Amino acid sequence: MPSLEEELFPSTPGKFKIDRGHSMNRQFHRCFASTSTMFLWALFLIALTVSYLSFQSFVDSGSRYFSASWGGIQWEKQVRNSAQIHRSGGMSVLVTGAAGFVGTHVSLALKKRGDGVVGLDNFNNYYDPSLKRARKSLLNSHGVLVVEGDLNDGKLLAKLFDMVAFTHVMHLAAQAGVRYAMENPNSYVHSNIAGLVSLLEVCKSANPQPAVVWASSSSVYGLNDKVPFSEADRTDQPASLYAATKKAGEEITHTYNHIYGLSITGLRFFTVYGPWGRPDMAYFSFTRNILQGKPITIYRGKNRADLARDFTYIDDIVKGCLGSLDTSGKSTGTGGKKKGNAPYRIFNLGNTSPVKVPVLVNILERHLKVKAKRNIVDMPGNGDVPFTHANISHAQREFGYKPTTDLQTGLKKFVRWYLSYYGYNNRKGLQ
Ligand SMILES: O=C(O)[C@H]1O[C@H](OP(=O)(O)OP(=O)(O)OC[C@H]2O[C@@H](n3ccc(=O)[nH]c3=O)[C@H](O)[C@@H]2O)[C@H](O)[C@@H](O)[C@H]1O
Repeated sequence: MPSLEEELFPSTPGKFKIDRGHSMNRQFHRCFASTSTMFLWALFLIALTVSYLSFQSFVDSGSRYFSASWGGIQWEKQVRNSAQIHRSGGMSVLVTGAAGFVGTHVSLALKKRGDGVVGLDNFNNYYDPSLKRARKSLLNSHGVLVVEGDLNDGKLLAKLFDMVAFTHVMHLAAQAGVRYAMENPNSYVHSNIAGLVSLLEVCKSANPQPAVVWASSSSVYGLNDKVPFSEADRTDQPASLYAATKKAGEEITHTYNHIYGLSITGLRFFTVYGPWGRPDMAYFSFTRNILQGKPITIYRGKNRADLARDFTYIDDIVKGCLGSLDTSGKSTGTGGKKKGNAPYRIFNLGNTSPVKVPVLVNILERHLKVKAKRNIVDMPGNGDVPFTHANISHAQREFGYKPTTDLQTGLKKFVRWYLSYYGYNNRKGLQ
């Protein structure tokens, strides 16, 4: 007779002895054998289902980027209308990342002065996509179409270039954010490396080739401690994957300039802020938390030193972008072949006066008329650098770049926008 234990757990390894010669045991063995076969089949089916589901999710994640609906006569008409130039000597510009913070402002500025603008954006959910949709509506109301699609969709890019002879590309689409790179490293490779190459491939084959102006970042200076940061300083010590992908972008664009004659201008933006800004950035999330009575975390550097940034107001950045487009010089290639040397330029676009993060908080408190609940912590090893400070003399010489908005003034404009956009204006005490 099997023990109670054997009856309860007949297939427990080591418990069931097949050489007992007992018919009951043999029956049990057959039963065990068929159970284990069924078990193996079940395992096989589960494995099949799992691989099918992961394949589906792979397809889905791909189509998340490529799900855009584009094409058709009506759509083509909208693209051509948006690209129409309304001033003599004007340009037609493809603005990537047009529903982003800088992209929206640059697109509006170009449109307002009579240039043709077609926007492209993948509307990903790195931060609240409803803000991107609101920016898109703003652009639409000014006659700028934002095509929904991803940089890695080469067919869409080729179609856009087939329809419009873009003179310039203002490439602002990117996976931004220094600290998020530790959470989602692949998104940086997808947008800042693969997406960039996909775009450059189409640019180099276009006839005529456009001039390309694109957003690099002050973060490429990484651990450089020579201040202020000049374009010729070391950029081989990035502190974050974000910085590394931007630095890689500078090298990648250089090869397209060298091999195919594309005119390239890389702009190293220094912590850009302002109305319609990015909710993931400190000034924006601090404002949200202060208004909601929630604490804010302020990072502190080595030896309790405050961190500082060369915060740069969006209108100054827009002037820098337009100045770069206007002076970009032409690409030289045709049919994917270089016909001569084309410009390769890099510019710092900063404010030239760094401000410590706690001082930024003081200014916000004054504008919001609410005290912040400060939680001061040592800077975690998350890719942040202790300070940034731009030397802008190169951009000044080349196109008269001169920032004019200090942090106090710029944050006032941001707060005014924030209160209005999020409906605080009717609430008492926040005017
Ligand atoms: O110039 C750039 O190349 C980059 O600028 C921006 O990065 P950063 O300069 O890091 O801006 P941002 O996040 O606003 O943090 C500002 C300060 O607040 C500190 N900080 C931040 C968050 C927080 O909770 N607490 C805090 O103290 C933080 O330690 C830092 O000292 C862009 O996001 C980035 O996409 C890129 O364009």
